[in-house]
Amino acid sequence: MELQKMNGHCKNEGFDGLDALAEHEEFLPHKSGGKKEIHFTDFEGKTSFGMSVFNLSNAIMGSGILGLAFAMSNTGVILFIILLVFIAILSAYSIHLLLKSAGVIGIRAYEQLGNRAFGTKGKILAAFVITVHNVGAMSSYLFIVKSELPLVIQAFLGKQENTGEWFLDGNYLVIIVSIVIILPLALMKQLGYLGYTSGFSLTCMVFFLISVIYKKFNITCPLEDRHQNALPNDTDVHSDLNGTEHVCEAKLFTINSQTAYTIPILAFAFVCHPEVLPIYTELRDATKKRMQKVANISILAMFTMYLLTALFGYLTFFGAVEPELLHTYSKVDALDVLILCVRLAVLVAVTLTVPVVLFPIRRAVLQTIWPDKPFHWAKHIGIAFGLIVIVNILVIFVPSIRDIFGLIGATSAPSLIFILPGIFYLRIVPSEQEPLLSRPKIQAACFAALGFIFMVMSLSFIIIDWVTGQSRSGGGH
Ligand SMILES: NC(=O)C[C@H](N)C(=O)O
Repeated sequence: MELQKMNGHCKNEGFDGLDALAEHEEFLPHKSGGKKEIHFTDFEGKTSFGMSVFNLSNAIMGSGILGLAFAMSNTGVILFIILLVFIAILSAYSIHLLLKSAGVIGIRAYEQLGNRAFGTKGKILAAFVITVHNVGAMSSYLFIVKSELPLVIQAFLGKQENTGEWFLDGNYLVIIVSIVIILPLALMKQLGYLGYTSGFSLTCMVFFLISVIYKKFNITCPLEDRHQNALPNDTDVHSDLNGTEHVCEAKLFTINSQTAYTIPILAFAFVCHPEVLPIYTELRDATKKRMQKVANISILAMFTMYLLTALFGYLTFFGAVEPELLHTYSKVDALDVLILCVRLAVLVAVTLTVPVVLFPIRRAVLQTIWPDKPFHWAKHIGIAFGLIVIVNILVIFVPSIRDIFGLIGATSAPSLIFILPGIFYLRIVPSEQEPLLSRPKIQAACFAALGFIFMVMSLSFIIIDWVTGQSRSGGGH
């Protein structure tokens, strides 16, 4: 999932130190003007091409996959595919901008690009956006705990329904999991082996995808208790009145009040950009071209997984699919063993990911507020504790994971994918190399502007949706 985790080993084995060096930027021989793309930095990467693809795929894959079927139900199959292709291509282009900017001076972290482009302000801006994004990602992971753990406990107790005891209440369970598992892990000085478990979450999501495909042929639509439990999306409410068969029809194009969440959900699902430069640094024989290939293959692979999950998830539940796909299966059979296994796997994966996502936030906070200060336990513990409390409060009060995907996907995700790479590129690539009116720079400027338009549009639509109050028909919990 959100894989700062991939570079766990970078972080653990002195990456912080290297980062501190990068602060001063002097550790790199400036290779400006050199035509040949030799080593990206003086740091010899050791990770193979295949492993880098795996790491970057892990960085892309996360809770976002659970929201895609919902997105498809609000756009229709064709429009969804068009948007998915569009965001995937733009995401790859954004990586091209990051790599090219980084190549100019050999930077190895997203924040450092900000520093290079706009000085301390740029660094703080990048750190801030990454912090907001990771807090959002942590919230989405804990939200999955809130919605799935009660179902797992319920299944172990053999209950078909939630009978309301405290141990079946997601809010209590989130707090317990945070105190018992996440906090101790977050207090470790280094992530250690946890940084290496990244492959586990990707495996879980492959397992999830296979189950989604299998279940499509196993579950008949309409669901029997659909009316009590899973409200269809609002357009379907109307067609539902004319007969249930409309609910079980795949729409090719559709637009409703929930369509506003589509681009944010897709943008969220493709964010991996803060991880690109560390992976680049670690890549063996690192050249920009080689790293772009790593990025393109990873994006293509995750694109395929996303498309299949969305398609089969949607074709299972049609209009009744919820913002968090896995949760929708509880409407069929709460005791289903396959789904129980998927739930457990996804739960373990997301729970272990939370501390991994927390580490970079803490690092960003520490570097921004107390740069150049040595390690201090009180700060280390205090920040972790504070972050976990904030995320818990968010998760308890947020009614649906859709709101997390929507807000984060409409603000920090377009900033990380479009706006920041675009403007960093404009500032970092010297005008002797590319004048401001050259095609690449104009493209980069349009790209940043596009991100800004996405952001304003998505935010406005989401706020309108909240204000008009129709949103709850989207299947919040
Ligand atoms: N890396 C992230 O920020 C989110 C990730 N793309 C996800 O789908 O969860």
